[in-house]
Amino acid sequence: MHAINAIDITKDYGKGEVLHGISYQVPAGEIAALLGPNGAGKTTLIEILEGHRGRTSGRLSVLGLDPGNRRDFSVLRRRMSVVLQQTMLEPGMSVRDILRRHASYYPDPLDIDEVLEQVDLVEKRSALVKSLSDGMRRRLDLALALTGRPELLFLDEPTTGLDPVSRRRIRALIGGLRESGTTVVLTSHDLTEVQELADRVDVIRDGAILASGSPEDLVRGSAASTVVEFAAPGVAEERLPDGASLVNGRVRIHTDDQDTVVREVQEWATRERTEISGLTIVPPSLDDAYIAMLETGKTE
Ligand SMILES: Nc1ncnc2c1ncn2[C@@H]1O[C@H](COP(=O)(O)OP(=O)(O)OP(=O)(O)O)[C@@H](O)[C@H]1O
Repeated sequence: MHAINAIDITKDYGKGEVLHGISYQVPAGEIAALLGPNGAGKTTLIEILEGHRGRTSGRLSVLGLDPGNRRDFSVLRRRMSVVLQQTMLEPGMSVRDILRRHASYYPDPLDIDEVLEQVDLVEKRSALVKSLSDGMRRRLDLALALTGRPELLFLDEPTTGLDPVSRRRIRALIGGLRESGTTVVLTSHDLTEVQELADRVDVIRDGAILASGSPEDLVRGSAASTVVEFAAPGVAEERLPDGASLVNGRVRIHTDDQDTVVREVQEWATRERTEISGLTIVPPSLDDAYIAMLETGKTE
């Protein structure tokens, strides 16, 4: 079952198409990340999926409903949540009161104490919104989004600007949503976060999907390479193995075949009577794959 099934979506704001027939699916219960450079069309697509923007053409089903239809949209608003990077909350209200008021909008809200526990804000239940740190505010935004037990959650850059501890907490919370069967659509420029959280990734460029798959698939299919590095003190640049370069005093080789390279490096070291140490093999990350993908315009 797809939580989102978009087929051939186009959007023209009046000056030419900015989405060129995008087909985009998210299976129910998965965490999906949407990536792409500035101006690629992510916000436009997400707003169309959320029902906050109309499409020019194409078919769209979100939780079995059409967000472009007014009646469906009013039902969907109760079944999904959107967490933007910045939200307006009354600074003089307490965390508890704001959650209590929000819960009253839903027929079957989560228990407020349960939500506070989930976002680790129990101790701040009586605190005023204006006294919260950015990280706590972000967790309160999430708490509000979770209160109505959404089946679908849109998260825009959920951890940008947070300290490492808050970031880890929020990531754990998002990852934990999988257990409750919530479908999550995430936009983030933090590809470590995407690699950690997302079941599937879609990359948009120039209003079209450039690549789709699991983070592992995208890394595997990309032109990004593994980096083999080691120290070989005193070695002259002209004596380096084929394809190697010296970077910050270490020998670096990019390869798709690490086993062969490691064997060749050992043979080279014996031949050159050079001692090598600190050998590291770093596989490409989603970050590397994404950059390679945008540079070459394709995944292979
Ligand atoms: N309200 C609007 N009216 C006219 N054109 C728009 C509007 N919103 C976006 N666009 C255009 O649509 C294209 C896609 O923009 P969009 O904001 O969807 O990209 P994005 O991938 O979300 O970018 P970013 O990462 O910078 O937020 C851009 O060319 C942009 O100028």
